[in-house]
Amino acid sequence: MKIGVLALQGAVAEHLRMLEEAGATAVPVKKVEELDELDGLVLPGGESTTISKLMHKYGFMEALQEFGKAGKPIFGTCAGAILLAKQIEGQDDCHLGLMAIKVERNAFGRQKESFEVTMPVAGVGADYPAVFIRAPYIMEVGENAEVLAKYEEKIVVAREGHYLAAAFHPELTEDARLHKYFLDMVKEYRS
Ligand SMILES: NC(=O)CC[C@H](N)C(=O)O
Repeated sequence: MKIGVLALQGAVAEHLRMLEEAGATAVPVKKVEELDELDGLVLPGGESTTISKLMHKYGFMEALQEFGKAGKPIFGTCAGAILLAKQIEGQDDCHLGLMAIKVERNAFGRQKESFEVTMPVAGVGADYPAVFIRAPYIMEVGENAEVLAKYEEKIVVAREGHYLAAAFHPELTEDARLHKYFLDMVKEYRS
């Protein structure tokens, strides 16, 4: 199974390491042609506006919309979840607009810019360590989406078919279970 990590900006190396640990072959993706050989893709955390600009510049907007619409699984983490969302609070436009979620950026307030908590994530475990860094939260999910985790009543992990979004950074711990969950999704959609 070959999984790419979009490598324009953000936490790329850490995702590659976790994907390998979860059992995949993981490669950084810098050119659209590299998408052809992938079974799934991770959109990493970073700064969504910066990543979005680079996506436009290198032709990834259309290429990733096709990738997603062809049924290839995509996992967006933190800024990556913002890139996947169909709606962003306070903005008229979105980026990829593939997943039926509405997100609010920087939603946990200044005093809690970054923090780590242990929380249950459905299908993953009761004690998942989640690292939040200027994280968004998911305000609403579409009718076909499932909520997998909430923190302080806010949705922080959701899945809609072959799309998975997490508000936190699953690549910044030693726990590869959420990456493993994504690989199981990829297997399901590949067969
Ligand atoms: N750690 C992150 O990915 C932060 C996301 C960032 N605040 C954004 O809005 O894009």
